[in-house]
Amino acid sequence: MIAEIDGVSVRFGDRTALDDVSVRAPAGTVVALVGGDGAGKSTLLRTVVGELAPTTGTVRAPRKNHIGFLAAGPGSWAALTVRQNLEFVGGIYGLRGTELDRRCDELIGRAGLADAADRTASALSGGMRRKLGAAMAMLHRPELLVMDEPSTGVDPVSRIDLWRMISEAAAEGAAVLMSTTYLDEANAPGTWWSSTPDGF
Ligand SMILES: Nc1ncnc2c1ncn2[C@@H]1O[C@H](COP(=O)(O)OP(=O)(O)OP(=O)(O)O)[C@@H](O)[C@H]1O
Repeated sequence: MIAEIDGVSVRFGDRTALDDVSVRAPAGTVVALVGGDGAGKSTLLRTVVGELAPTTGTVRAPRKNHIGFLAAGPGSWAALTVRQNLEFVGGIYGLRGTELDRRCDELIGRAGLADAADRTASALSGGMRRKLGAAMAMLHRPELLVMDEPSTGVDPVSRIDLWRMISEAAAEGAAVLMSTTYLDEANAPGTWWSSTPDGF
């Protein structure tokens, strides 16, 4: 098991954002968390990556440099081009030279961003920018890929690119833990999902 969340509760003052949640993320699998606005999806994902500490319960996950995280929001640097954003992240994780070039080309292709590779992130549509953020999160082949609503604001054609990127990361062995508001994504073959009407 790549990540195990056991009986996790998170409270902000007297507000309970998560109440006794348990989720497991096995290697090679996409686990989709479904819930309405405010259900606690972002809180759970931020707890898994170590940005928030659980009030009670335990989180077991790989060390930080084996996690890829696409947070809510743009997820890339506006002033850098698509390729520069990917190269920068690759550099942080120690990828260099042809290995880095190949990996960038591969993800630019999977994201359908070949024609936009030299455009700055600020000049991309919201959906293209989300796909770039996804590519940046998976560039270093993390054991655990955590994505907060990767497909929100992404058009139907780009959603197919995005879904292919996520499936291929799982096929390469990653455990993917993502939130989504789209039930079709949560029901895609090979995806486990987890939700209750009141959140998790
Ligand atoms: N830092 C914080 N301080 C206080 N309350 C918070 C904080 N972060 C989240 N919450 C509250 O916790 C609950 C869960 O929020 P969270 O952002 O995890 O939901 P979500 O399922 O991701 O929803 P959305 O899709 O709207 O982002 C909400 O009621 C929210 O107001």
